[in-house]
Amino acid sequence: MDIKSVGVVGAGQMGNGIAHVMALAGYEVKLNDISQDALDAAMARIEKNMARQVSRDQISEDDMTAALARLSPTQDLPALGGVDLIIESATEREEVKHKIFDTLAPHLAPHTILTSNTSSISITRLASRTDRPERFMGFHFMNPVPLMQLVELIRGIATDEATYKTCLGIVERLGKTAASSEDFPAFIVNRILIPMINEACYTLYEGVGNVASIDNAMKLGANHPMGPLELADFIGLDTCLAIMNVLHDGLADTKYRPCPLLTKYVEAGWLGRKTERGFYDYRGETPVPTR
Ligand SMILES: CC(=O)CC(=O)SCCNC(=O)CCNC(=O)[C@H](O)C(C)(C)COP(=O)(O)OP(=O)(O)OC[C@H]1O[C@@H](n2cnc3c(N)ncnc32)[C@H](O)[C@@H]1OP(=O)(O)O
Ligand SMILES: NC(=O)C1=CN([C@@H]2O[C@H](COP(=O)(O)OP(=O)(O)OC[C@H]3O[C@@H](n4cnc5c(N)ncnc54)[C@H](OP(=O)(O)O)[C@@H]3O)[C@@H](O)[C@H]2O)C=CC1
Repeated sequence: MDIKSVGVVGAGQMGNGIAHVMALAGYEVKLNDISQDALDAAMARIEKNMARQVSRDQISEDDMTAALARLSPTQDLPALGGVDLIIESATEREEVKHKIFDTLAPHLAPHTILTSNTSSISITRLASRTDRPERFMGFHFMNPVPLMQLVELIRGIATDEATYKTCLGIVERLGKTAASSEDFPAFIVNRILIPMINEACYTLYEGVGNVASIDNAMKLGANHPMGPLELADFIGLDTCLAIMNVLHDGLADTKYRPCPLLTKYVEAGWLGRKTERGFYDYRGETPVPTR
């Protein structure tokens, strides 16, 4: 199927990145959020990130101007109904995602493909609540979207081949690489990555190392571009905890129990970079470890 228009639901750090790469690749993009502040912040962030790409000669001024003209922010979710493809990228809470698909349902064109950028939640379960499980997929980008090469494609039990091929074609047009994952909790990347981050939280909780020593150890000792606690702050501690809970519930194995210290940070509202405090405090000029 030829996709020309895309609706992105949720204008947080992932939604703005997805809208950014889709608009640069030539798709007409409607970006939706419940909050006007989030939409304004997303548009400002997209402009800043594209300007950085222009300054590094990765795209031209004309590419940027054309891409920005293809982007329309809106608080009106039903206005996304007529697009060819929806990518839901709202908060990692299953009830939020169900509500979005329920609200969209009466407004969707018959041909519209539904996808979710969920990090962990069952695609089969999300799809089963819609009127089109055969045209529903997991379309999982990595953060930061404009820089990361991988997209995981996750087929639910009912997803048809045409839908998979259409999504694969989009990944190729974006110049990214697809990895196919079966639909089990947290798929491939997060099944491996988030338990490692959770283990770094236990390492901190048990006093084996402090924030700086744990991050430095993994950067210098394992050549990771970011330490696990810095990466947790970058992803969002609420999202990390939500993924651990999906793994714990979905695989029913105590090895996935979320670290109580991670839970405490989320309860404090210290969610990482997006709230300016997490394992580091970002309110000053340079990040300062909070432990
Ligand atoms: C949770 C999930 O479901 C799945 C996931 O995504 S897991 C997370 C996967 N991502 C990772 O593991 C990322 C690990 N980190 C890295 O690879 C690197 O540190 C990085 C690619 C993020 C940055 O590399 P770098 O060489 O420092 O990039 P650099 O060009 O100096 O840019 C640094 C900054 O720009 C951002 N950035 C740069 N270009 C960008 C662009 N075009 N668009 C968006 N952000 C951009 C970086 O994130 C960083 O942010 P701020 O300065 O605004 O705080
Ligand atoms: N962070 C990461 O590294 C990655 C995250 N993901 C997944 O992407 C999705 C989004 O994550 P991320 O961007 O980090 O989260 P953010 O918290 O940055 O953004 C989520 C956005 O969704 C908005 N939102 C909440 N409810 C609705 C709704 N009903 N309709 C429209 N918008 C809504 C939020 O608004 P408000 O703030 O007002 O609630 C917020 O602006 C999640 O499913 C996550 O698991 C996937 C890959 C990587």
